[in-house]
Amino acid sequence: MTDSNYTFEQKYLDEVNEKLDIAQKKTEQELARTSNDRADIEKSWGDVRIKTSTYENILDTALSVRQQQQMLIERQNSFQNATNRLQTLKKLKVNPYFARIDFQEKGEEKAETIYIGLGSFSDTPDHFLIYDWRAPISSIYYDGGLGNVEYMTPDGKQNVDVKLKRQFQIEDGVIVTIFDTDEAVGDQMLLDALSGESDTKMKSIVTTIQKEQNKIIRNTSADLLFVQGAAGSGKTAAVLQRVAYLLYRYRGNLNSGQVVLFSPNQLFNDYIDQVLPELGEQNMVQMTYYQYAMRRLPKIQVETLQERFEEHNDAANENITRFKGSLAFFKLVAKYAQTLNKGNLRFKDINFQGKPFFDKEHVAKIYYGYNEQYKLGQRLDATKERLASSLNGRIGNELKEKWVEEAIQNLTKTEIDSLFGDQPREFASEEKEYNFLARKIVVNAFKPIATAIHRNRFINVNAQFAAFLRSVPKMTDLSKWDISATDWEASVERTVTEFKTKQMTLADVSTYLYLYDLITGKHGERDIRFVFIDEIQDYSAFQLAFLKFSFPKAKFTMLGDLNQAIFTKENSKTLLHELGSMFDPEKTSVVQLTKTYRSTQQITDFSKELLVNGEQIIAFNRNGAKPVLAQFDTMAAMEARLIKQIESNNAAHETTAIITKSLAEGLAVDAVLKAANVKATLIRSENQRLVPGVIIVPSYLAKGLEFDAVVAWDISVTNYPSESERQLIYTIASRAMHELTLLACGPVTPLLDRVNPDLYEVE
Ligand SMILES: Nc1ncnc2c1ncn2[C@@H]1O[C@H](COP(=O)(O)OP(=O)(O)OP(=O)(O)O)[C@@H](O)[C@H]1O
Repeated sequence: MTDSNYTFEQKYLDEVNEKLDIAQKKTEQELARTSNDRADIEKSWGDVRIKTSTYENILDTALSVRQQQQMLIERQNSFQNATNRLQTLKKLKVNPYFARIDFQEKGEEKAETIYIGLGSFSDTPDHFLIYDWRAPISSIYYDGGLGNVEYMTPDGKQNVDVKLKRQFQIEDGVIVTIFDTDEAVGDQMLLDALSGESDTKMKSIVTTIQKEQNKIIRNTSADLLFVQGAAGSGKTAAVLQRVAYLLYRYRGNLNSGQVVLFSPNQLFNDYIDQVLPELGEQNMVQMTYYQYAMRRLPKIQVETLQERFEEHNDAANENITRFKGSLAFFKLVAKYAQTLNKGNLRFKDINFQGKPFFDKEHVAKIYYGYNEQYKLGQRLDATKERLASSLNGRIGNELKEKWVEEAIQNLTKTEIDSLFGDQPREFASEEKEYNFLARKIVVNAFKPIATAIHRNRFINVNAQFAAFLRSVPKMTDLSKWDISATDWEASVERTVTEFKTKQMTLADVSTYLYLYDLITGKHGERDIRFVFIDEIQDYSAFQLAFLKFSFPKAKFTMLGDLNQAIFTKENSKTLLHELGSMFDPEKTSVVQLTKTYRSTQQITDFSKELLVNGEQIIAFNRNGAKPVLAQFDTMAAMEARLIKQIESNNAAHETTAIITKSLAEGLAVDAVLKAANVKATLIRSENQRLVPGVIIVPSYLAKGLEFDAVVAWDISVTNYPSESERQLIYTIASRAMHELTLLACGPVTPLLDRVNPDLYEVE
């Protein structure tokens, strides 16, 4: 790079920085002014006199309140805008831009120059000194090299001739490096980004987004965007950029509360929660499927990740789980719900003072009294309305009951005062006064009944759920799923028994909620516009269909790696097929990411050979040491080797994760390290926080995370005996960025047999 280029770019940078300073000062002044104005308006509320003596007065007061409110809202908006602007300016001051593009549009005489950064900045309305990375034109930075490049604008495709692509690294207002490239995003820049040490928090990839990733980020047409990508191919990174992109693209019409991300575990939420703020956006709603289910059924203990991972199913149960997770089963629930329009809905009495107030036969009569055209939801609403008005009607009858009389006699003075409230206490007769108090008491006492009606408590959902499960053999041919009638019956009884102690498997929870929603005619959360599901290979088709049903207005982005299916294992292959039938093929886009960025070439080459179909995974060319396999005869020797490894990683300032298969093993390693005075944190559950330093984590919680160095704990044949653990061991190995150590006590797992011995060192 010539010196004159540096001088030119530094001069431009100085100018931009100067203008950023001016804009920042101006915005700060504006902010001070609007907050003063706001304080003034708030103070002037005192001047709004509430006058209620005449109708005109009331109107006057209302108008002046309205005006005052309007002014406050306007001030609030300009305050918010100024605050946002200031935030962007401050961000830009630290790092104004990372790229420059020179391009010529067709028919234009001169080439244009634009600079791309985290946000846009203009000194006059049409003069942009920096373009937001999400602006349509910025796409050419990510999509191609020099020459003819196509990009999408809201009005359709555009072509430009790109003359120059320049990347910058800027520190403290000084241009540190300039790098001209003819590729999409230069490998050198990517290499720099990837060589750093990892953090407990994921960072944004805005400066080095790859072309394939850009497709994911900017897709707005698909109802289902499905991303299949190898471990470390940047699915999660790209999708977070996508959220930021969507919030920008639909600004004014979309807020972060309308975007939901389903993540594999709570730790992962912790890991990614800085990316959007770094990009100047607020975090979307993040939850796990488990939390989503729990939120709706707070009294039920839903099986945890650990229980799910450690349960050992026999073949019969495997088949039942497979069936319950299928789309066929999802459709069966809907079919069953349809039949409830004709009869068989289970009701419960609504009790009052220990006796049925509305008995179930009465409720059933109302419910099935409506004609056949009624849908389940309408039937329920009409029933509720009838019950509520019948409840109202019964207030009068109740006034003379003995319990009411007694209640009135036992009222204290304060209770009486509170019942009267602001009501003038002049009654024409004692009876009228009695009636007034009695009515209040009865209405209060009836409140639980009103709530029970409102909350559909007259429907016995639990019994209905059991009835559905029992009727399954009559509705479908279970032998197609290799399930015998007796096995099914036994599983239903198990579910019912567990349910009595308020426990449920995740599969059953989904069925239960879906059935409930169908009966109540719930139409899902229509406010949610985008739903992201990460690690979809661990979902069943049922769960995905249920999420689609629950967010009927949302566009879906699903990310997954079928090679990391550690819960659904082989079933994940059928998942794709089932997914295909859920969305309109015309509105489905599939993006495949094969290049993997997380690990060094050596680690990727090793990990991919663990897989049976790992060939299509391409390592990014970044070098490091080969993975090391060390095998020991005793636990003590393996433990000593672990401690040595941790010490050397700590000395090199690398974050280390010891990934054990189960929690029990994690506890054992934790005890060993404690005894040896080695600092480490054991992650026991998905609800724990991620912390810096050495961590010990069971395999099923390591999903989606990454570490400088990984120690795969005890990959012996005893621990990983069978093919079904292949994807698990791949998931563990692919968490490592720079260094991978595999330890085993006793013979090593045969899962390593297919790996070329040249790809790792044996100690
Ligand atoms: N374009 C990019 N520029 C810089 N870093 C990138 C890029 N793409 C991915 N990375 C980095 O690669 C690592 C892996 O990315 P990410 O976690 O998104 O992968 P993933 O596909 O979700 O992996 P997994 O399936 O294992 O969870 C992260 O550190 C991420 O920051």
